[in-house]
Amino acid sequence: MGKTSKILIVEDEAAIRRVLVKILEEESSDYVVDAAENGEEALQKITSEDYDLVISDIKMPKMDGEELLVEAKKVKAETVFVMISGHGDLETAVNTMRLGAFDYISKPPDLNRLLTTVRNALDSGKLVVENTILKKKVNKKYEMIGNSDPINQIKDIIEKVAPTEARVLITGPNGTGKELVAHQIHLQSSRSQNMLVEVNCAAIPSELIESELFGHVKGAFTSAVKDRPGKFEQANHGTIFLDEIGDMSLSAQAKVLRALQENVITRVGADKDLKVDVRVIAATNKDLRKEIEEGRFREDLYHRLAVILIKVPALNDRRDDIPLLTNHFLDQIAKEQGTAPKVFSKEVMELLQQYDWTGNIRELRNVIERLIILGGKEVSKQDVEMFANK
Ligand SMILES: Nc1ncnc2c1ncn2[C@@H]1O[C@H](COP(=O)(O)OP(=O)(O)OP(=O)(O)O)[C@@H](O)[C@H]1O
Repeated sequence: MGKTSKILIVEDEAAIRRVLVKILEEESSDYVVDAAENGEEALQKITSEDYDLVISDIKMPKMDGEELLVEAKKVKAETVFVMISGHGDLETAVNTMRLGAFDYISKPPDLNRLLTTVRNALDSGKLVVENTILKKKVNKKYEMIGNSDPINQIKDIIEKVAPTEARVLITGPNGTGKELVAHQIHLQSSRSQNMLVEVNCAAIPSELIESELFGHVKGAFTSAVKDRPGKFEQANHGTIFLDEIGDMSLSAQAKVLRALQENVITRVGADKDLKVDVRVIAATNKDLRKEIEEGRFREDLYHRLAVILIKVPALNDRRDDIPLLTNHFLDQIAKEQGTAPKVFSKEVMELLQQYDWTGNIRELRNVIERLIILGGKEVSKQDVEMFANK
């Protein structure tokens, strides 16, 4: 036996209602079927219980099926609806699909069609739920902990800039959370349904970066044995995150500049341009102004990238966040190790807050991990002094 599915039938005609309930109950012992006589009653049921599927007539007294759909989506957006349309309301049925119904069937319902639609609708619902869970997990991974003024300012800018198409340049020392900022901008944008493609520009040899970013065609160079799309193409309709952009070669910079100016790219070795719709977010720990002065970074590219500039401060400049981050990492590490989270004493917390961090949050996490693994049962001041100094 599989997992049970809760189905609600909404139908004002008692005979049809009874038949539908009976058909579904007989079809599978996994179907738990409930019924309502009109939209109002159904809405109450949907509000107080979770249904995997609602099968609703369109024409009904009090609240009709279309209104029920709209109201139910307000309380439980993930509820899957299949509409039943009678003579003369086919147009409404089509419209309900625009309002979020999964499908509709005509009256009198054909048995096979009804059962197939129910199965498909239930499957689609499972996918939606799985996606929501996955999304929540991803969102949690990129959650930005902190309540200090500088972090709140950054969260504020992210909220404002994310829904726009503006390019963003994120600067700050290593391990301060630049990657998190980039993910948050993507997740809070209308592109979040599509990919965020990350490229670490420092990790790719300069002779390969062009092919990595823009792809290549077969035969473009010795190892190009077949056509391959680049990161810009993969990110189409989504976001590309160019990390460590300060380390990109001047020749690659020129190509990126063209992609930004004209929204077109060319695969290495191809004679055709490709149109791409990609939002660019870049990050660097370098002082790009200085790089420009020294001729290592193109000023025109800088201005194209830094429409919005987000400076992420070092940990030492937002010490108020250290206790929050510490507790966050204590929980995270405990989850990874499958143990109960350790609690640090007030004294240890204060020591961690005063410690001279390089600015790197990764370093804070490592120190906490060391303290959990190597520190005594009760982590002491001596433990901190010993394990914080690598
Ligand atoms: N505000 C924060 N809340 C929770 N975790 C954070 C925060 N900032 C950074 N981290 C964690 O610290 C680590 C380093 O962050 P991240 O990779 O975003 O930094 P970065 O500035 O992009 O680093 P690099 O310059 O080395 O690429 C990651 O594991 C990240 O999850």
